[in-house]
Amino acid sequence: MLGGRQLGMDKLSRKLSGAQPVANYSRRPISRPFRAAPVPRVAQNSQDAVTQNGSGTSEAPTSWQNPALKKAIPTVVSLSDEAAAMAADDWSQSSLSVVVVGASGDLAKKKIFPALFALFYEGLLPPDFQLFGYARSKMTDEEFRDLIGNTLTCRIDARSRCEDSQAAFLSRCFYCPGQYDAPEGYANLDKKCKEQEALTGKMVANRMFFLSIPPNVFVQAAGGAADNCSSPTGWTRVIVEKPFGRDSASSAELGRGLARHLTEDQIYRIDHYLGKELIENLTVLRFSNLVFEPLWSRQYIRNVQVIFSEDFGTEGRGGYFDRYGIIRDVMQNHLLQIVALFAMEPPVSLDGEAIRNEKVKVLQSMSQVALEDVTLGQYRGRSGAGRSGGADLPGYLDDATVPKGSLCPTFAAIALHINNARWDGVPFLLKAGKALHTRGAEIRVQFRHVPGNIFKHKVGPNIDMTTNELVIRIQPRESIYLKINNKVPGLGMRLDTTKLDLVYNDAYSKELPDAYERLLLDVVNGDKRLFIRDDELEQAWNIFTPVLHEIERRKVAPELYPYGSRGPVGAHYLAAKYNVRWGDLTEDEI
Ligand SMILES: NC(=O)C1=CN([C@@H]2O[C@H](COP(=O)(O)OP(=O)(O)OC[C@H]3O[C@@H](n4cnc5c(N)ncnc54)[C@H](OP(=O)(O)O)[C@@H]3O)[C@@H](O)[C@H]2O)C=CC1
Ligand SMILES: O=C1O[C@H](COP(=O)(O)O)[C@@H](O)[C@H](O)[C@H]1O
Repeated sequence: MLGGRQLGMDKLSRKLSGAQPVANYSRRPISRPFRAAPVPRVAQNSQDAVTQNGSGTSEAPTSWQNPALKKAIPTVVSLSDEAAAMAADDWSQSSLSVVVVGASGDLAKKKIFPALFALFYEGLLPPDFQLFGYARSKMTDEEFRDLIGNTLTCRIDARSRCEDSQAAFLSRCFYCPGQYDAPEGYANLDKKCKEQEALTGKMVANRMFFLSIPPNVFVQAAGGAADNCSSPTGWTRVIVEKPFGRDSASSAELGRGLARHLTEDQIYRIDHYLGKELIENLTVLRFSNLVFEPLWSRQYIRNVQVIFSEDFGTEGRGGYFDRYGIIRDVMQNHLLQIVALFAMEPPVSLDGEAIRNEKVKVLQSMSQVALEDVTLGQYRGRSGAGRSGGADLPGYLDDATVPKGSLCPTFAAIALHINNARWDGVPFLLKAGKALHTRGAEIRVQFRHVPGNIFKHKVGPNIDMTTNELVIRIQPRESIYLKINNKVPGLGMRLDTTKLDLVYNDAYSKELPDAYERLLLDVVNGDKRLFIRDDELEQAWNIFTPVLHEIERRKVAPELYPYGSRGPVGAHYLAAKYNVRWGDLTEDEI
């Protein structure tokens, strides 16, 4: 077990390897000496000395600027385990090495490096932070810095010195080539980490790994990193990206594979939807406003809709997507997580475990999805319909990476049922699709009719259109609005439907952080509130696995829909079965 094997002490290894601070550590002396590296970071010349970090403090050069510093020999000190645990959480006593495994890849470039830079720029990372890239591609440190440099941008609301911060950030980046299944690669990485960590002069060196690699090498990479490159002095945390398996059995197998090398405390299963601003806000909206929580049940809510749509297809990702399909790609994780946060009972506190306990309970109350509650679709091409002047829009099957005749769904609509006192009889309708007419994600809560409504005769024949609807728009144009009936101003008594709205762009001047920024910061702080626990994952697969298997066994053919459309009509039949009308049919942009 990583950390634990080296230290040979259960409690301490839990603490140092990933758990949040826990009281009552024994005061046994640590069996392995802690290395302190009291080597000051000294400036070689004035140019070196003026590099600025995000918090505006000046920083001395790192060893790539001054190779002589690499020769420093650290001294050895001992700490009690309690002191070590405290030091690991104290940035004045600890350093942080972030290792991106799969550093040459798409996610690393698109999300991870920009997010780490944004945190660095905001001064939210420990002062002694360094970034290591690991992948099979051959690259020098300089080439790696060029690769990262091309991904960094300054925020629109960047205050100042963004370019200086970029240079300071890049000076902390190092690269180590290696195979994902080769212990010697991770041993080299460990050496490289230690060299830089020694230069910080900190007694404790924490390490955070981000496994940004294809799922077939997850376990090998986790094992290689854990067994050969875990921190000997501080905590080691490992972020794992989805997909977490294809079904219950493969997910359990992946879990067992990871558990051979890591404790559950060390594993951070990321679902980046949980890091989105409006999803973070869900608990605030529900539990800190008296006006919402009392309405949050079958008594007042008719149905809940979670809608995800993208206006682009899977072009180039067919190799991955065809093995998973839209239900596994988006529904079983992102949308189900939203439902769990939306529908859970109030947690006893904001503590990560308290929230995840409630999420597990509500997931346990859900029925397994039935095939008759599923509609599948697959987009087909359209000639002359491209955005840039009449180009063709390719169908899913036109992608060279997709197997001929694939039945893989790129669209799905499903109905979920929560069998508990709060939600009995309320359909939760989920809809997700690629290559649709628009890009967006939202939650729509449709309320019941007003009993004995004295304005019934004023609101038109379709009474369903006049019930209140709360819309939480996750992206884009993040906003929350409540559709209400209102008197049209003037003489007489005419009603129309209008909105009470909160548009984030108008209400807040600050640019919203990317989901990965929030989540990476949480890992640094050991906060697991927004990460998926193993029992949560098990429940999530339990809800979807039988129907996924049935779809595959029966070779259910998806209904074709044109690229850029609103998806297959089957979705409307599914909604109609529950007396529901999809809320996104009316254009109510704000
Ligand atoms: N990209 C995205 O937007 C999202 C990605 N994810 C998940 O994040 C992880 C990383 O995604 P992404 O960056 O797109 O992946 P990539 O396909 O870009 O792979 C990442 C790196 O892994 C190495 N690699 C690629 N294929 C293989 C292979 N068959 N065997 C071993 N190594 C391989 C390559 O590095 P090298 O050859 O240098 O070793 C590559 O640069 C995946 O688990 C993905 O499902 C999740 C959400 C969104
Ligand atoms: O995990 C995934 O999410 C993206 C959508 O993320 P967003 O933050 O851009 O909304 C989706 O495109 C991809 O297929 C899926 O793997």
